[in-house]
Amino acid sequence: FYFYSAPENFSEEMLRGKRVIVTGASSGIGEQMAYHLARMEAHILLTARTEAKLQKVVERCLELGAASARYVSGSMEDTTFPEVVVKEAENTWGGLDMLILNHIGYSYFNYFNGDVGHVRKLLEINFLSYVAMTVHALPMLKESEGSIVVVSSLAGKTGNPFVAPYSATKFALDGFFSSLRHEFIIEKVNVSITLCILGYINTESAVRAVSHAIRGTPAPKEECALEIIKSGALRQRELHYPPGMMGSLLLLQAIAPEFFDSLIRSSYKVENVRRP
Ligand SMILES: NC(=O)C1=CN([C@@H]2O[C@H](COP(=O)(O)OP(=O)(O)OC[C@H]3O[C@@H](n4cnc5c(N)ncnc54)[C@H](OP(=O)(O)O)[C@@H]3O)[C@@H](O)[C@H]2O)C=CC1
Ligand SMILES: C[C@H](CCC(=O)NCCS(=O)(=O)O)[C@H]1CC[C@H]2[C@@H]3C(=O)C[C@@H]4C[C@H](O)CC[C@]4(C)[C@H]3CC[C@]12C
Repeated sequence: FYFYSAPENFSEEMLRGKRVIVTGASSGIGEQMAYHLARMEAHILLTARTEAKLQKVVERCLELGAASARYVSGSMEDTTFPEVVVKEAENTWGGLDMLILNHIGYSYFNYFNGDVGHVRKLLEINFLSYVAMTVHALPMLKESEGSIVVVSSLAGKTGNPFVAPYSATKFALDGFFSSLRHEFIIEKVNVSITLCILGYINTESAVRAVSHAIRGTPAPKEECALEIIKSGALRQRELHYPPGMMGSLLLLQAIAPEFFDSLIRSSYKVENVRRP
């Protein structure tokens, strides 16, 4: 509780005038983060693949009071794209205060189908592009003593059925960024790394993918987005959202792993998941 609880000293002014990149910002949690940042009067650079959606999000951000808002569209499957996004920030602002890595590529919610190509592609989008974005942004973040926020999942801390490729990419994020955090501390690099461990959130794509097979109600994406921004601004090590159950669940996993696994399985309506 001591390590993971958030100090309650967040103020929206912390983001005023800050230069922030948000990936996966055309929908879901990323879109909501863009709107919060706009209300907080940050400078925002958004990215995703769908230009028409990004245009609308940028328009709304400007209405909400963003200091500035722009987008770059492209796919994180393209290995050259992370550098393009970071260069856009460098050319526009000459610096960067916060990098929010949030996008994910499409994956199925079902029994693992043996498609290694899909796992490889998902690793490129959900993991390697996060590493590449970080590498390109690091000089600017060191200069500003800024923050990296990595959006992950409960499925990046615990095994779950039906999400094997997705879960692998989220575990990889924890390994990479937790290791990097050590190195920053050893080398006195004052760039914070926040890993966000999220449970089920009510975004369109998540609800579409799993509502038939998961017991329990998803948490609201608006509040989730705000908690992610707060945790980054407060330079927290990890965010666990929704609060409450999550901390004790992870403790139970360490103490009684088999029992924990059976609890995980019981949260699924497995009869509603049919092999395609
Ligand atoms: N919703 C949930 O229940 C949970 C979500 N999370 C995490 O939260 C984050 C956001 O999830 P959520 O808002 O639900 O997801 P959404 O599906 O709503 O958003 C995904 C975003 O990623 C973009 N995207 C998809 N493919 C690519 C690609 N190849 N290159 C670049 N961008 C891409 C999408 O835009 P476009 O299609 O235009 O490219 C979209 O903006 C993810 O990291 C997810 O793992 C974690 C736990 C639970
Ligand atoms: C299967 C979902 C991924 C849907 C997807 O592909 N989105 C991108 C669409 S796009 O390419 O068109 O933009 C999974 C996304 C979030 C997962 C959920 C999650 O991470 C929280 C829970 C973690 C738990 O351990 C397993 C169940 C989860 C609800 C999990 C379920 C699968 C996702 C919805």
